[in-house]
Amino acid sequence: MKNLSELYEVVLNRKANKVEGSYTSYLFDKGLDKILKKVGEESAEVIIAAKNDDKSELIYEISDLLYHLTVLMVEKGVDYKDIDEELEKRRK
Ligand SMILES: N=c1c2ncn([C@@H]3O[C@H](COP(=O)(O)OP(=O)(O)OP(=O)(O)O)[C@@H](O)[C@H]3O)c2ncn1[C@@H]1O[C@H](COP(=O)(O)O)[C@@H](O)[C@H]1O
Repeated sequence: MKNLSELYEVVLNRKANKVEGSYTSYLFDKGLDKILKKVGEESAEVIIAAKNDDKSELIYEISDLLYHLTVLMVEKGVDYKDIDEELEKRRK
């Protein structure tokens, strides 16, 4: 997805160059445990939104989760090409 690839590049840049006032820089400063905590929290919020049957809330929470997953991917050196390749292998 184009937006996710572009988001990945911005997040990668934040990892390489700390930016004052950047939430992404703040997450990288805090480190892996903080990033994992956010992924856990945002996952729970996706579940709650899905149960509430509010599509716009669900879209908002999925976007939050995808952003935090992207931060995790950059932190761990995984990129969207890796994910594309894995999904491609699963295609029937
Ligand atoms: N997509 C996002 C995005 N989604 C969510 N968030 C931030 O994620 C945070 C989640 O909110 P929470 O209430 O859960 O967390 P909090 O209370 O603010 O802080 P903590 O719990 O983490 O201490 C908010 O501050 C949101 O602004 C994001 N921050 C940045 N981006 C993208 O990242 C790019 C770079 O942003 P900066 O790093 O801030 O420059 C931006 O241009 C956006 O494209």
